[in-house]
Amino acid sequence: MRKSIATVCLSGSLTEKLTAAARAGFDGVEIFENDLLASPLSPEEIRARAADLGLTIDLYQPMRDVEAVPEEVFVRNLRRAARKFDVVRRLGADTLLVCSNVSPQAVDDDALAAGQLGRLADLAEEFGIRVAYEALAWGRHVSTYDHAWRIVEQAGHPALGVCLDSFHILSRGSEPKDLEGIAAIPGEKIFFLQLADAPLMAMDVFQWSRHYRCFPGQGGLDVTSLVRHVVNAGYRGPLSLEVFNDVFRQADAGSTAVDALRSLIALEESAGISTLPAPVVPSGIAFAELATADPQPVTELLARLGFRRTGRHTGKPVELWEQGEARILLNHGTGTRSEGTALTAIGLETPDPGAAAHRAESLLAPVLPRRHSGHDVPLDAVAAPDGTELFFCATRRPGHADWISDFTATVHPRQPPSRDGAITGIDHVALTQPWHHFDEAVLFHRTVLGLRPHESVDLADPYGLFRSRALSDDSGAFRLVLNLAPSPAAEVRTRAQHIALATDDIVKAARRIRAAGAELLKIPANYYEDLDAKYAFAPGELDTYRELGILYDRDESGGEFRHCYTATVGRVFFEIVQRTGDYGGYGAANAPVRLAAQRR
Ligand SMILES: O=C(O)c1ccc(O)c(O)c1
Ligand SMILES: [Mg+2]
Repeated sequence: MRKSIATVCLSGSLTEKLTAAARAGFDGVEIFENDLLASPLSPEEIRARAADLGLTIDLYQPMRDVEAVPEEVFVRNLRRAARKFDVVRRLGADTLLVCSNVSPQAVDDDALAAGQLGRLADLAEEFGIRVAYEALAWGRHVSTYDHAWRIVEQAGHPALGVCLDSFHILSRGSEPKDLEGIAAIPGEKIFFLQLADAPLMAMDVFQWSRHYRCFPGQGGLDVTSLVRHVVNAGYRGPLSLEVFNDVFRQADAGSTAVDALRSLIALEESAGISTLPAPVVPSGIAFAELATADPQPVTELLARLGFRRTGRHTGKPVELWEQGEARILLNHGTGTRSEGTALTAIGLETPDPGAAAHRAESLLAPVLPRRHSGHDVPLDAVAAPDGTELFFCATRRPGHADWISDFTATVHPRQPPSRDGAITGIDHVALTQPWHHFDEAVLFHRTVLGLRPHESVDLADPYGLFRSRALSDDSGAFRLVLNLAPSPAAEVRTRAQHIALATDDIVKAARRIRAAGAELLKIPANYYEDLDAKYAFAPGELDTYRELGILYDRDESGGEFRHCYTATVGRVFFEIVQRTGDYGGYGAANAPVRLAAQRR
C-alpha cells in the first residue's frame, strides 16, 4: 500500500521534513497545520516542493472543535472551514482531517453533530475536498471510532467519511471485540488511516498520545490486528504514520524517517499485506571485531583472558584471536585516537548469509560495500542504526565461503593453546545506543534479524538510569543486549560496549585471568552480605565469589548466573559469564552494583 508520514513525526523545518520523508522512500505526507503556519513557503510552493521530491500531499490536519455546537458558533466555524478548504486545495490535497470536538461548548447531540458535519461536507464539496472525521480518545462527547462512524453514517454525505487512528482506537482497548466495529464501516467511507503505536503505560491518555507515541512495532499496541481489520473492511488509502514523540522531535529527521518507513514495511508483512524475504535468525556470534588505535592494552587484556592470536588477515591489518569458540578480530587499521578501542562489527553466524542480507535490504538496512582486498572472501554486511557493522557469516561450513580462510595461521609460542582456556565462546554482546536510536535499534534487530525482544529493564547507575533491552533467538544461542545510557552523552562510560564471554567454570576462569595479571572489577562486601541473606551457599562458596568479584543471580526456575568483569579498555570491557539451568537473563539485579564499581 502507499506509505505516508505526518510532518509532526519529524524534526526540523517543513522543507527538512519533506526532504527526509522523500529520501527515506515515502510516497506521501500529511501536512500538520503548525508546520504550514511556521513555513515561509506558500501552499503552492509547498505543493511544488513536495511534487519535486516525488511526494503527494495526502491530508491536511487538523481542524478542531467544529461540530455539535450552537448555531451561531457553527456559522463562525463554517467561515473558518472555508479558509482551511482553500489551503487544502492550494496544497493539491483532497482531504481535511476534522477531529472530534473537545470544547466545553460542544453539545452531546449526535443529530446536531451529523447535521453540522453534513453542512461542512457541502462546503467542502464546493472546493472539491473531502472531510475525514476522527474521534480523539479525549473528545468531549465523541471519543470512539464507532461513535464517529455512527455520526458520519447519519450525515450520509458523500464528502464525509471517517479517519481511523490506531492510537485513539487501541488506547481505549484492544480486545478483539473492540475492533469488530471496523467491519461495519464500508471501506470507501474510511477516508484515512493513521498509525501509531505506544508503550503500555498507565497514564492520562492525552499526555500519553502527545508525548509517547512511537512507530508501529515499537510499543505494546496491536497495530497489526487493527490494520488487518481496516484492510478487510476495504480501505485502500495510504498507511500513514502520525506519531507525537518527544525524542523524535529532537532526533535527526533523516534517520527517523528511515526508522518510520521500516516500521511500515514490517507492519505490512505482519498484517499479511505483503511478503518479504523470510528472516534468517542468527544461530550464534561468529566474531566480535574491535577497532583499535591503541593496540597495546587490548592485546595484553586478550592474552590475559586466555586468547591466542591464531591468524593474521592476508590483506589488512586485522588479527584473529581465538579461545574455544570465541573469536575476536582486532583491527589496527580503523580505530580512532579518541576512542582507543571500540567494538565496530559483529559476525552473525547465519544459516544462509545471502538470504539474511536480502531480508536486511528489504527492511532498508544500509548494505555495506563488500570487503575486498587481498584474497578477501566477500561477506554480506549491513549497518545497524548505531553504525555497528553486521556481517552475515558461515564459519567453517562446507559449501560456504569461509571468512576464516582470509587469515593465515600464526603461532604464538609463548601463549597456551586455546583449548586449555576456560572460555568456551561468546555469550552475548552489549552495545550502548545513542539516545535517539534506542527504539529504532530494537525494531531493527527484531525485524531484520528475526530476534525476540525481551522486557525492557531500568538499571540504576549512581548518576542516572540505564535502560536495557535484550534480544535473542528462541534457543538463546544468539544474544544481543542494547543499552540506553543516561546523559551526559559525552562521557566514555555512557558509550561503553561489552563482550560477554561464556565459561563452564567461572571460578577457574577468574583465577586464571587474575593469575595472568588482569584485574577483575572489585565488588563491595555489602553486596556479599546481602547475597548471603538471600540465598544459601555451600561453605566457602561466597568467600570465593567475594575474593574474585563474582556476582550471582538466580531465577524462579532455579537457573543460575555467575559473572565478573574486566577493566575497560577504550570503550570496551569484557564480562565472563556462567549460566546454569535455564537462566535466560543478564544479571540485571546486579547491574547497579556493577555500574557503581565501574564508576569508581
Ligand atoms: O493530539 C491532537 O490534538 C491530535 C490532532 C490530530 C490527530 O489526528 C490526532 O490523532 C491527535
Ligand atoms: Mg490522528
